[in-house]
Amino acid sequence: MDLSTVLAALPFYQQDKDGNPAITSIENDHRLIQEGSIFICIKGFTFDGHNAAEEAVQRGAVAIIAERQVNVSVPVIYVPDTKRAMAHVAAQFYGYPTESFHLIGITGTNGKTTTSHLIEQILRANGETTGLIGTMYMKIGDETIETKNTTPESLTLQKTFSKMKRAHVTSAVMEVSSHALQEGRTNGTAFNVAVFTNLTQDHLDFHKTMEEYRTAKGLLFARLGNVVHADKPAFAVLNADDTASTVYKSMTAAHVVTYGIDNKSDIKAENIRLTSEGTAFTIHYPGGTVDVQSKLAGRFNVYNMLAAFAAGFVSEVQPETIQKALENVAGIAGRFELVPNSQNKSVIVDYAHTPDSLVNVLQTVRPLTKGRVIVIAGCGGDRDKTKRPLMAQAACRYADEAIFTSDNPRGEDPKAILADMEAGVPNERYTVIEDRKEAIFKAIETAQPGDAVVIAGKGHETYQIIGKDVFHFDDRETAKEALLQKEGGQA
Ligand SMILES: CC(=O)N[C@H]1[C@@H](OP(=O)(O)OP(=O)(O)OC[C@H]2O[C@@H](n3ccc(=O)[nH]c3=O)[C@H](O)[C@@H]2O)O[C@H](CO)[C@@H](O)[C@@H]1O[C@H](C)C(=O)N[C@@H](C)C(=O)N[C@H](CCC(=O)O)C(=O)O
Ligand SMILES: Nc1ncnc2c1ncn2[C@@H]1O[C@H](COP(=O)(O)OP(=O)(O)OP(=O)(O)O)[C@@H](O)[C@H]1O
Ligand SMILES: N[C@H](CCC[C@H](N)C(=O)O)C(=O)O
Ligand SMILES: [Mg+2]
Repeated sequence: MDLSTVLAALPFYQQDKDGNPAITSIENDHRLIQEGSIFICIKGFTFDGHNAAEEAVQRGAVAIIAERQVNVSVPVIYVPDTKRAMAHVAAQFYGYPTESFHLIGITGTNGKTTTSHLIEQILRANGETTGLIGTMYMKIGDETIETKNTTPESLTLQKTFSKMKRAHVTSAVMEVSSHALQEGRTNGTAFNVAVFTNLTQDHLDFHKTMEEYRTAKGLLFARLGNVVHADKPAFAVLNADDTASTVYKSMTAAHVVTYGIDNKSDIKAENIRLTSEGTAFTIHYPGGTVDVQSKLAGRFNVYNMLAAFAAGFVSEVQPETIQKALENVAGIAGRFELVPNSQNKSVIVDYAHTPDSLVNVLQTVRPLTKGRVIVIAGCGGDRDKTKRPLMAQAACRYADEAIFTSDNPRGEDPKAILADMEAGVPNERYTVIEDRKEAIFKAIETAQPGDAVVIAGKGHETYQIIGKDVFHFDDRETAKEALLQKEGGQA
């Protein structure tokens, strides 16, 4: 593809020098430039790509897209906003790949990763070749690709979609974070179905107010299905029990399908039974009912399964196929994941890192536990500080014993993060153990048979970020180690 064809995706741009070189790749990281690349200069939070333009040219860049003046020998294309331009240019370069397969996007504070995995299984049960993009990884069929963000920036997205297209993916599912929507990472991506899980507090460092946060998530619905073709409809799948859905309904032109437990909805769960084996419930959908017996614990997972059912249903998967797929899911890594042991202790690793998810997981554990519930909770550094006291309150209120520890302190002093947590519970009893490994060992050592230990916050993560250092750390491994020590070698 030549430069002018790539640039056809951008209106009114200015090119400072003539030239129409052949383009081999588009990059926004100058370290990845090869001969024939276009380099897009992005001013980020820590690095300004404009400062690397010259080096990019030395490495083989044949054109630069920039917001401000750069002095290089190759054509420079000036645009007002390079991040915005990147989404259009990437979609053009990769040939608008999302138009080639069915794409389901999921937004919401909690439950995106869980629901996306449920949907992946539903699509597979329907015989589809699947793609998945989210917090844990990107997947094309069975191949997994590492990822840094829940929703990568537009260039990585379009490149991945293009790989999916080449791998003959027929249906894909992805988590769409509020950061991504606000920054336009999914501009150039065509969704057929958009799913909303729920809206509770998180990310107020980035969005500032809950209203702004809600609006950012709403962009997924607002950008969906303005022209709804009868043969290729678009659907907004909304949670009837969450008030934000009313706003999203008003924002979208797509067909709306609701799911829920309490309020009137198109897809509704009834007769819910929560047991130590999982959940059992009946789903009523337009035209019938199915009974589901799932290994996933907790009422919140009934919501995730309803959302997944609805997404499958509007994607024309048979209800019985959806039911079987849901029943076959044994669990999602790091989400209510049990660490097996012979000490009759329920050791649960869970990714709850918001006040609402912590309440949910503890409320789920409580009735399933004969003895005491011990929780280990911490809060990430360089992230929403206002959720810290609320998470501490959830821990003290819904567990019998709370241990506050470090999550990923990142650039903050771990003690300052813990102090923010403590400020939320001036009159409660809790223990502070800054070192996460020590905290896990202490909880498991203290736990008696019949007790539950909930290790919250890091779920599937296999690292801990302290300062700029990334150490190997896995709550599940550490819990196993602690259990082994307690047993004198036998977990
Ligand atoms: C705060 C934030 O959103 N940061 C994102 C941002 O990083 P940044 O602005 O610091 O980037 P930067 O390092 O300054 O680099 C700027 C540009 O220079 C380029 N560069 C950089 C270095 C270099 O030597 N040469 C070079 O060319 C980079 O490729 C980039 O294009 O751009 C990066 C590349 O796209 C992202 O990976 C990074 O996400 C970081 C890891 C992050 O933690 N983001 C969080 C806040 C986030 O986005 N979370 C959401 C929601 C999570 C959820 O709720 O599930 C998510 O979708 O992940
Ligand atoms: N529907 C739900 N409602 C409330 N809490 C939930 C729900 N589903 C999961 N959770 C809780 O939230 C945690 C994170 O779940 P999950 O990873 O599926 O969410 P996510 O939206 O992908 O999170 P992230 O934004 O970090 O990617 C779980 O470990 C569980 O404690
Ligand atoms: N997607 C979430 C992950 C939080 C995980 C938690 N372990 C932390 O580091 O705060 C976020 O970016 O807020
Ligand atoms: Mg996720």
